[in-house]
Amino acid sequence: MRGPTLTPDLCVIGAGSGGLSVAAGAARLGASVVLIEKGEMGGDCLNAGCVPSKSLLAAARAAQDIREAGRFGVHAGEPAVDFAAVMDHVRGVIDGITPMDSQARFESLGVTVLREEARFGDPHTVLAGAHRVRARRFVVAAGSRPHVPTIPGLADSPYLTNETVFALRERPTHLMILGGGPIGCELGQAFRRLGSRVTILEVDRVLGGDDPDMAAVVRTRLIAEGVDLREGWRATSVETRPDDGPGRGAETRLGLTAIDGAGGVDTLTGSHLLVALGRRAALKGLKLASADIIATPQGIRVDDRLRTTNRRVFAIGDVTGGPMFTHMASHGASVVVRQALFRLPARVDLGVVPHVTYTDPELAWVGLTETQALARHHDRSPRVVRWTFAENDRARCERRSEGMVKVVATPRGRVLGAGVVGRDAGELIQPWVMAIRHRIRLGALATMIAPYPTRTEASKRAAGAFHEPALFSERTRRLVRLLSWLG
Ligand SMILES: Cc1cc2nc3c(=O)[nH]c(=O)nc-3n(C[C@H](O)[C@H](O)[C@H](O)COP(=O)(O)OP(=O)(O)OC[C@H]3O[C@@H](n4cnc5c(N)ncnc54)[C@H](O)[C@@H]3O)c2cc1C
Ligand SMILES: NC(=O)c1ccc[n+]([C@@H]2O[C@H](COP(=O)([O-])OP(=O)(O)OC[C@H]3O[C@@H](n4cnc5c(N)ncnc54)[C@H](O)[C@@H]3O)[C@@H](O)[C@H]2O)c1
Repeated sequence: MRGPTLTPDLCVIGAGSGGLSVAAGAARLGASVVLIEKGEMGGDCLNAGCVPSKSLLAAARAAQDIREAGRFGVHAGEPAVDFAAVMDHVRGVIDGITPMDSQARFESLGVTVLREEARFGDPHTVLAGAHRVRARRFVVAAGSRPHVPTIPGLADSPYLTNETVFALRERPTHLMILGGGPIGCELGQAFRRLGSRVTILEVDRVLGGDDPDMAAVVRTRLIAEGVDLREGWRATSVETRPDDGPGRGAETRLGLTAIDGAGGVDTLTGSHLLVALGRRAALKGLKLASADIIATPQGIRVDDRLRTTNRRVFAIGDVTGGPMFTHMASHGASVVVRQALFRLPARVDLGVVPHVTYTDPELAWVGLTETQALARHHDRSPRVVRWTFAENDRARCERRSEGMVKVVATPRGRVLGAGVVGRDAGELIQPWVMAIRHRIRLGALATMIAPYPTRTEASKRAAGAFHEPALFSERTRRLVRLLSWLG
């Protein structure tokens, strides 16, 4: 039996990073909101993404700091890792954040929360269980799911994805990871530091979406820590031998083919297999076509105002197939709230969306890469400057001086893109986001006072390096001599 028809200002599908931000923002601004969630409140970021992965990485870093303490003259030896306790820590962090994203909190903000699967009935209506929702505006924030390609034998094997890996209670002896993107590298390093043997299989090169100079720093570190990187290999078959007796745990065997064209083949056997081969928009079951919303397998088609092909419906976050980050979903939420509630023509600005891979060292980038800048601004010959942490006193004090700041700018010093690879790069990228967003030139960044000794000084020095050739040129030296001669 159908329940009453709800007629809110806004109906939001999905209570993850994007949907929760829209619902909270709109409700606090006085709009009536219906929020529909079929799974856990908080979505991927809280339950199977950012929060558990960064919690696991924090535990892994603690283990590695103990392992490496000898360089300070502090000897602790190999740390004893209680894997189940590590996973309790991960669960505890999720549980600590859960109340912020809970149904109770959203109801206390005045939001009507329906714990149902939503689907479109027609261009004006969403159906959820017994409910029919006819809202003034709809926002689809249904997120994404792990992409699991068709590899012979994979479907019949007990593979892990981000949705299951954080439920492990026993440490994998040998974790094989398909994919060397952010998920593969972050989790690969975490498990390695916690004591697993780890092999990452990558068809291309690890962190291939990132600037090669920056990715190379992370790559070197992963190898130094004992992660086995197999770049240029593709898994072509999967076989599993079940756990068949004491001391003989389950085993997964991968058939591998080299992609260099030489036809090389190999096999790899491990205790666990993690699939980290990208993500796909979660479109299944939404019945978008019945609301005239066009989507491709990559995601719901939206314009730069996040409007779908149905003028009543916006889409934000991973479901659009755009950059898949929590801060992007939240940014999308603010763009939608401004339009839906204030009727302001807000737009997304992809040029100022930073991304960070939380390996150690971290890799952060914002704006155009060197290659993109050369392609787009070839007429203005972009310039590149770097400053390495080897020349940074704080990094030397901490004996972690790998990495650099890299900046791509116009010849007049306008920042087109910038990146940091090194400890805490995710914190250090923010001035560069501001520089691009507010068109702060390198000259201004070079004159900021940076506290000593901090890693931030590397950003100031990179900005300063841009003007150095002109500053220390023969022309300037002649000017100084002239002024000194004039008295
Ligand atoms: C391992 C991992 C680590 C990550 N780390 C980071 C990080 O460090 N930093 C970062 O910025 N990003 C990170 N991400 C990406 C980040 O998690 C996502 O970009 C973000 O969660 C997207 O938010 P969203 O609102 O679009 O989708 P989600 O958070 O996935 O929320 C979508 C919600 O919609 C619900 N839903 C779907 N269909 C329906 C339906 N028909 N009816 C009702 N409900 C529905 C789902 O159940 C889900 O709860 C990580 C991702 C992974 C997998
Ligand atoms: N720190 C963060 O912000 C963070 C962390 C994790 C995930 N995420 C988000 O989640 C998304 C998905 O991450 P991901 O790492 O799963 O995907 P990804 O698409 O970024 O990387 C997948 C990798 O798998 C490789 N690959 C593809 N097919 C292959 C095959 N058959 N064999 C071997 N390698 C193959 C690709 O070359 C690529 O390097 C990210 O793009 C990002 O948006 C963000």
